[in-house]
Amino acid sequence: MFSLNGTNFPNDSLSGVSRCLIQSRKKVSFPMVVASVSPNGRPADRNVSVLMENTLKEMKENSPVIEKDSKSTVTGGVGDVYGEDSATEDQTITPWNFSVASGYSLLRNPHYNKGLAFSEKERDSHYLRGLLPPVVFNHELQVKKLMNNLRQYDVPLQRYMAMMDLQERNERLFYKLLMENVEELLPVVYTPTVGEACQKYGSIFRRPQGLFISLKEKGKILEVLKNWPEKKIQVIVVTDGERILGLGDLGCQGMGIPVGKLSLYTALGGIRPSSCLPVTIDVGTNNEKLLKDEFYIGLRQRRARGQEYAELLDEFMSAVKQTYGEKVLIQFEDFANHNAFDLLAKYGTSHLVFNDDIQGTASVVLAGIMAALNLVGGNLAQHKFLFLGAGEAGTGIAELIALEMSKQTGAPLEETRKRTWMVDSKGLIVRSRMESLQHFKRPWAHDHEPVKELVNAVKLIKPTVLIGSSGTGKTFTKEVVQAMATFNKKPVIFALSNPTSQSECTAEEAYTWSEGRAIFASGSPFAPVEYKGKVFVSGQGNNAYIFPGLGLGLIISGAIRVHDDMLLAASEALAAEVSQENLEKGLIYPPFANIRKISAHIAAKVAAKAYELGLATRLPQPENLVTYAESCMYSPSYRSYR
Ligand SMILES: O=C([O-])CC(=O)C(=O)O
Ligand SMILES: [Mg+2]
Repeated sequence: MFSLNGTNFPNDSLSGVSRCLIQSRKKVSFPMVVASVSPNGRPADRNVSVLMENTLKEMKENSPVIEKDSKSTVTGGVGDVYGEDSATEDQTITPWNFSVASGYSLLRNPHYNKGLAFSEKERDSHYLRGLLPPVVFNHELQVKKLMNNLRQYDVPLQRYMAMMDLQERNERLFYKLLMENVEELLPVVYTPTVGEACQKYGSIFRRPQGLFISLKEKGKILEVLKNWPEKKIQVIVVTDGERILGLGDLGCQGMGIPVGKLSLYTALGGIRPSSCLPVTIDVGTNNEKLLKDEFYIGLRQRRARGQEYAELLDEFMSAVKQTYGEKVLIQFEDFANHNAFDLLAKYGTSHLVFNDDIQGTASVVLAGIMAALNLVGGNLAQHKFLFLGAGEAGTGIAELIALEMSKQTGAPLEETRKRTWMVDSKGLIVRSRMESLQHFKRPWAHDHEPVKELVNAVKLIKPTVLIGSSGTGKTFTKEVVQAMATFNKKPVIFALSNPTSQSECTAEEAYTWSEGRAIFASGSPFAPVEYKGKVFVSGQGNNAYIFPGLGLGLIISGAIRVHDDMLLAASEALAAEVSQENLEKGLIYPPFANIRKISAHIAAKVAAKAYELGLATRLPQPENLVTYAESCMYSPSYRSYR
């Protein structure tokens, strides 16, 4: 290991060294080391470390001093010591850097490859001559070309595969494309298409993405983490694949979800791709179809439960903390109810953990409700909520609503919870069912006679807000929506289950059955609907609005724990981004096109809360948290090498 400007470079994996300079538009240039790594990671050339050291010595002596004016000073993201991914567009400097390869290997390194965008000069100095056709494209033309290509695919899964190939080929192009076409491409890399991709993951599997930790790795998880090429991890999204969206147990094929969520962390929240780690814990699957599928990629056994499961998870959680420290954010995603609540409770006090399905969904729905109040009137405590589905999303949302209500009115939680009713697969959750209820449902068992059907519960409870979080599609029938519309001038309806096939109703159904009066949002996107000559645009009440900004806020403040007040802060920040113009169209969420700005605002509010609660470790607190959050966001602009 040797050190340069405070960064440690391993010298045991270098097989050759070439130098290049990174050029800024301001003509401040820095030497950069581009070193190639041999396929087996061992030095191919015994003289390499000597050469490396000499080169570095020479570079140290010759390197210019960074100008100190505010424009050229590298701001840097958190942990991005040299500002490599800084969002500051007016400087394209990548100072001291350690990367891999030149020539052919450079073209195959997705972090550094620019494809046809390598300049003539770069082609000369990086041994790329002849490896590329003569034309030089700029980044914009590459984006245009790829969008043209993508639009020619009729099958959504083909688009997904094309996007994954691009991510594996040219990371900066992938993110530029996604960021600039977020509304069009979100349904490709995320819900609904990612659901289908997970279902067919074995068949479409080409290159592994993320880290697979199965029961086979028990006792070796620390070593497995060391196999991952990046060392400075800031966010992990982990699933055990037991409840992938509303599609059920997809076992190891759930990997598509952590991969997709993390690409949104980068595209929507500006977290550097190199600091994101997708993980799938494979303890088997109870999906008989997959167990019989010859192309299934996971462990061919039924799910481990109880102690065996708990031990593997515990080893993982300890190994992560030991490897990446106290401040790595671990997002639990798509675990089944019976594990999700327990894991969150167990690790919430020792790790920086967050369950997206419980907490992220809660925060996004509360934001939507806050925005909807501008349309329907009244304050939160004057509304009545009925849920179909009392799992992670349902009870998570209900609890956050009760918490916010309690903050607003000063009433105790036990009281504010009474504004919410829940229907599960056995009917309305009432006190007489208490004994047989799972613990997370119990706070929602109120005094009422038993009611079996949702439609009857709607008629009897008369909620102002109806929320579907059951993972089961087509459950908001015409009768249910019409009932909502009989006693509400503007019924608020959320059909949150994903992907689209599991949505409780479609946007079209919500608007037509309510005669154009519903305020509607769904977990997966729906196209605008025309009803009686008016166009209705529905919002996407998906946790993708929240987790990228929340994660950014936690990272920039160096938070060590997630607190419910941070979720409330995130909801308020998101609701504040809904404009009058959005509301006039019936939209209770701002357009995703503005998501980077929204994420910066959410991050700032979350970070401010972390400082207020004494949970932040990055001191002193930056003066303007929005500006600071923005300055920490990854930019996919190409850097120039020379
Ligand atoms: O992934 C999504 O679209 C939202 C989510 O967390 C889920 O449905 O489990
Ligand atoms: Mg989820």
